Amino acid sequence: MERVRSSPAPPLVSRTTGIDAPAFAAAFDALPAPRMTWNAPDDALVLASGEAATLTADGPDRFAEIRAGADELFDSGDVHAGTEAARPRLFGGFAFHEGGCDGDPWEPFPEARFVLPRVQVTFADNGAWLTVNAVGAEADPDAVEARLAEERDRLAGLGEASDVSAADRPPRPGIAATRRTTSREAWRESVEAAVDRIRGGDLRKVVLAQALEADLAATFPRAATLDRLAEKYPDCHRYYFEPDAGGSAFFGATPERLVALRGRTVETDALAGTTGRGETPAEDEWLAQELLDDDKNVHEHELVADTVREQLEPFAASISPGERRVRRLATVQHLHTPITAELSADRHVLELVEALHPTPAVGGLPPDRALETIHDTEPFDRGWYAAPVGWIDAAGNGAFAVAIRSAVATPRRATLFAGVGLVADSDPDLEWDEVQLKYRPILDELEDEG
Ligand SMILES: C=C(O[C@@H]1C=C(C(=O)O)C=C[C@H]1O)C(=O)O
Repeated sequence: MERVRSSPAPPLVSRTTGIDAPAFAAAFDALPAPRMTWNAPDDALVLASGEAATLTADGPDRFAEIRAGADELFDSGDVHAGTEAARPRLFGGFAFHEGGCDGDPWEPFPEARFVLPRVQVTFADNGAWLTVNAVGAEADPDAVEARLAEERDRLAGLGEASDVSAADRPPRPGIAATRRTTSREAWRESVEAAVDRIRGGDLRKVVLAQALEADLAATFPRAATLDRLAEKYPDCHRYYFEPDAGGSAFFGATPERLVALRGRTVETDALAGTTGRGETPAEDEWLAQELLDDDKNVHEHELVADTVREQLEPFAASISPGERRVRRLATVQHLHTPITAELSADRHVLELVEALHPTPAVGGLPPDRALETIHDTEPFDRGWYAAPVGWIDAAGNGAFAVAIRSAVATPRRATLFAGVGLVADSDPDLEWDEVQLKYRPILDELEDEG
């Protein structure tokens, strides 16, 4: 098994200064890859660039190894941050399956990879902040201060957010050709086989996915796509990981939070059970009510809500599930139960990530049999799709989302992923249609308007 690599070795020096907010796209283009962005409804928008330190791990201990690497890195920290949101953070994610990041398009995405960026630009409620991090030989306070001044000048030269209008953005690239990993016939057979196993009592639920490869008619406009997703999905977690220069990026806008930990307060979501959007507000309401009353969807949802509660129980002093409701997004509506908990002791967010992933919203029940079914059925590698992505800080706080409504893009190609939860009375054709709806958030940003 590969050991955690932290390169180069600690100590860590981090300095922060307030800045005038630059235009996001200009700052994105000005900062070199590797790049990362994190943009969540209750969190600051962070744009990060470069690698002060990188932690990678694989195998069954990957969560614990990343945590150990993070502790070692942050323990040595000489950190001056003006505000909490601008503190140094490690950003990254995990592969869905243990041992599962093989081949195209996943080569640049290890089973677990977290980066402490050289530069973090944080757009918070209390203003914009620039943070410069250095580890090892570069970690000299004077040198870091000098870099901070240099980066601040570079960003100041870009113009401010208010100077830029949406009309200046590059258009959507357009799609020249698409290829599916799964034909309708193959899909029908896999869904029927899964449903048979569920009816036979061998499985209770399994989530099967498909992938769709799209050749782009023009170069993938990275920053513009992120800007457009931010406007269209303000209530979703938007994420972008570009591990090497000019190469692949894994990105998306997911409605599903895996877990957020702050102190001892945990927030998570059970999100499962889906219907479409109506043409009118009245039709939307009708579909939402039908979803709330539908036995199949409520069962599919409750398996997730119950499991999330059970998985949190060993850690929690109290768990407070909210009321089941409908979450309305641009192309679909979901059943949603927000869940909060108070921990009985201090924990690292990665302990909770490990306990919760994969929830039956993206895996199934019982977990081992569901994962085996997914592995044996899907003709492609999930890579980081449907897996935890997010950040961790020195205190062990952090926020993770479930990386659905996502794609891997290279300059001229994108591979999209979408899946559906199957239970005893799932219908292959309806589930096919649901997959197509779940491609929409990303597909809409790739197809040209005309
Ligand atoms: C697996 C996906 O979505 C998940 C499956 C859902 C369902 O089957 O109803 C709903 C939300 C997500 O938990 C996806 O979008 O790819």
